[in-house]
Amino acid sequence: MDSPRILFIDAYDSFSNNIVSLLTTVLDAEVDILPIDPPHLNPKNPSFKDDLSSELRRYDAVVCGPGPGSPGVDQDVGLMKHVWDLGAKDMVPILGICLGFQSLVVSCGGLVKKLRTGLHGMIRAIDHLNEGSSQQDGNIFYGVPPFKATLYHSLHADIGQESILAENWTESRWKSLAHLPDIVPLAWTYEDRGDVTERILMGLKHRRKPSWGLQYHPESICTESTGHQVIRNWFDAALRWNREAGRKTDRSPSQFDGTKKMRRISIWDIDEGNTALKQSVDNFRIWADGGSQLATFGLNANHMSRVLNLPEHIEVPDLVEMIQGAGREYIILDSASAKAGKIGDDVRGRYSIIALDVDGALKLEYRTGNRHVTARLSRTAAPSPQTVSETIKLGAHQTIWQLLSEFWTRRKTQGEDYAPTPFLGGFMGYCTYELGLEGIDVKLREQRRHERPDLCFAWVTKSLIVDHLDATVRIQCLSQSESMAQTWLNSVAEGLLGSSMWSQGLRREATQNLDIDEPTPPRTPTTEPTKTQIQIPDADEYEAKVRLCQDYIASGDSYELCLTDQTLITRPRSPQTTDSISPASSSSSSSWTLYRTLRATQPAPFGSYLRLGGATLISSSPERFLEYDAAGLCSMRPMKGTVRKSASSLGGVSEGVSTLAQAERILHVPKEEAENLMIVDLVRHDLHGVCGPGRVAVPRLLVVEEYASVFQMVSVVEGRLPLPQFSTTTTTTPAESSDSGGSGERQQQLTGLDVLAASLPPGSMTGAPKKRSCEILQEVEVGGPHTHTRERSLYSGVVGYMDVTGRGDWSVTIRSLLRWDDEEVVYIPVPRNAHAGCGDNGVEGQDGDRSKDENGVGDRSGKGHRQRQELEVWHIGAGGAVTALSTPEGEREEMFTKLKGPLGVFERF
Ligand SMILES: C=C(O[C@@H]1C=C(C(=O)O)C=C[C@H]1O)C(=O)O
Ligand SMILES: NC(=O)CC[C@H](N)C(=O)O
Repeated sequence: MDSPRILFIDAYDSFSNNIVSLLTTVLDAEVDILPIDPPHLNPKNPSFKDDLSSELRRYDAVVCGPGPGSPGVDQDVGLMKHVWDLGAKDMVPILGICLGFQSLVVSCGGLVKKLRTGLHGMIRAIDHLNEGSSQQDGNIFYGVPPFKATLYHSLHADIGQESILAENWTESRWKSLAHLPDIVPLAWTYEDRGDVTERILMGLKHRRKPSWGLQYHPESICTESTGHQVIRNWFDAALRWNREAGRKTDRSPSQFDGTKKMRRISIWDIDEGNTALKQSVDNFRIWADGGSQLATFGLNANHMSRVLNLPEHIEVPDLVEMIQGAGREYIILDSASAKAGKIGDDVRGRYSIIALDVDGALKLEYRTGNRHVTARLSRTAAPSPQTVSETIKLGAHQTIWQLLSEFWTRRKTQGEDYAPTPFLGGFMGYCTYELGLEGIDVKLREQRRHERPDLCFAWVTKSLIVDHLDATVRIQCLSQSESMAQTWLNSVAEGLLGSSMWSQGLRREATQNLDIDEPTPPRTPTTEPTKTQIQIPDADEYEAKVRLCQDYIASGDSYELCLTDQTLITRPRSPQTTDSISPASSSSSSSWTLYRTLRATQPAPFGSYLRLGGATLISSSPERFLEYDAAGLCSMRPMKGTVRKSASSLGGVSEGVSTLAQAERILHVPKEEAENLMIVDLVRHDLHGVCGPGRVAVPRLLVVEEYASVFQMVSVVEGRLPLPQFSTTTTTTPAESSDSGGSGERQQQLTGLDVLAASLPPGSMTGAPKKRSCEILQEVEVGGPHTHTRERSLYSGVVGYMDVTGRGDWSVTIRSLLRWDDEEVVYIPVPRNAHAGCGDNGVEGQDGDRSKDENGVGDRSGKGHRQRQELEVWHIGAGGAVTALSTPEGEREEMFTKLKGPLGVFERF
């Protein structure tokens, strides 16, 4: 017998896929997803009602899901509004969840009002009608033992419950109120607000129609599984109603293509079907088969390596200084915390990866909105360095991710077990927050005034892997020629072994004796233009933004908003940063020194130093975003809940804590747990979207971990990618064409790139639901007279790798410093007679305007005495999750806490 079919109507929520997974696994049903606003079902079309009815006829039942906004706003509920009132012959069993529930309440004539305070991520006991009324009455709570459920709402149903006297409540709570005879209450919860107890309707059935509703979220990881019985009862009741009403489902295919299976996020799923895919593949193939030096870069390579024991005193940056010399681009993924021994046995800190000869690596760059990808290769060899670039057009419906996947597929290795090394060679690079916004269809508010890439991946063929546990360094390369590889490995090994730093530990160490436990508060800006100027976020303005976020939350538009702001550091440009840096000869102001300082003051498992695609990023991120292995096991590690370590406080506002036990006491409170839980459920949704129903688990929930300067609450969510599936499309990807032998079947192998594409921007940096929250953040973060900058850029994006075997590891870019080469500021007016104080790069009396920054920092045309000065601008983003329970002061303080570490490095010079 065919599985029963359910249609899930999705209001762009970040928990939708979890509900689909629950329905699929608990009911053994096939679930299709339809967005609330499919173009083919527009309520304005004359045939809308018929079209909707014929679409719904194909299903045994319908579920209207949760979502941002309010049931009274047409755009927020879209189709949902119309399903409750179908005529007798079109009637279908429906379950409304949260926003869907509220929509049902409104359709019955009930009111939906704001709660005193939103209850997002709160876990509450459900008081439900589990006796006295049988299943035959449509009581879907019948026989369900007591259970607790997660709530995610700001609005709630007002059916007149507050008019019931306390002494009558026990008896009357299951009775319909006279003015709303169709609403039969089935479940409640109670919120103690001090002066009163709010009675919050949690479940209902319609007296006459096969409609039910749940205000709580049955799919949340923290809703007890006992509660799943309610879903089973609902479906039994739905099928019974179908039988009794003689309703038959129409099993013919939909006339529309708007309905999708859940596993819809694969980068290979293309709305327009095969023609578009063919078109896209051809575009890439034309380039890839063209045989250019760029298109053939790194093909047919084998892995070779040589391992050396690493002397105790050698650190990751030392290795770079020993062999890297002067390069222009660098990628170092530095588990600085491993060496610092700060965090104990932390496996995430086991390896560091140093890409070598990044200048000579092929780069793929993409900028959001563009329909092409740029491949770039620099040749540093004599007679003169040159950069060659080629443009690869994206096909009509192709994304950057498909192109990356095809590029990778042509270079992937087969089946060897390289377990001891996390990375053999492959993609390394970054994605910006704005790339993620494009992926979830959030428009940028402002026109961009720069040409920076949003994704820059280098195909790294030469690298060093430092194993901090075994104290070894592996020199490795991917090469077509064994003899050339051998020569190269030996020359690097000799270079290291022969270095005096290796044998004697001789090095200039500018940052060795830093006092790493005592960060100082941020400085107020100085007015002296020739010195480092620091513009920190305005505290009052930040608090006002927190309140604004809370207004959005109170009105149901978001459950949690990760508000951030940026600090700008403008300072004389370091001479090295213009064209090249030379770690060995770095001046005290170079980015290299900043990196060395940050890794010493704030060692983190996901530290990094990147100079790539015009960006310089120095990060001390503690947060893993996504890790995956070649067999398709994906693991995400959302982090929410931060408490400062050590007793020193920022401006005396609060004390930090020094032990894990103290941090646990502070973080295991409803507000912090709710923040984390919301992101856990969001990340489950993201992973479900690629891995499919029933393939996601949460092995670690709300665990407090210790880092160099903070304690963080962390959860781990794992998903397993499905095995390759055969589909009956007529096209093949280049790498698969040979396997499928023209049979017309295409093997869709999902990889970590599918997961990455489907889950950016990181949920811990957006809040939930992701799309609406990002739209709100676009409004809130740029508002205010003191706002310095518009884009989050690399901050809130990810940095990491995916190697030739298919393994990847990406961290969330936070606790970091970022500058762009093109954000230079020239000509700052200085007061007459002021001392330049900027070393050797002030040149008086020249004119011209090379100011290209987007922040207006350098656009000053003061008259009179002017000092030519080249400045560089560093950005530090910091923020935190705002919820209904946040306080503006608490959020401001949290933002400054996170800012403190990275900002501290500028205060040392
Ligand atoms: C926003 C930042 O951090 C994020 C927010 C956190 C929180 O709200 O507790 C914790 C880690 C990050 O996901 C930041 O570091 O700037
Ligand atoms: N999770 C939801 O569906 C929330 C519904 C609605 N936006 C509220 O906040 O009450």
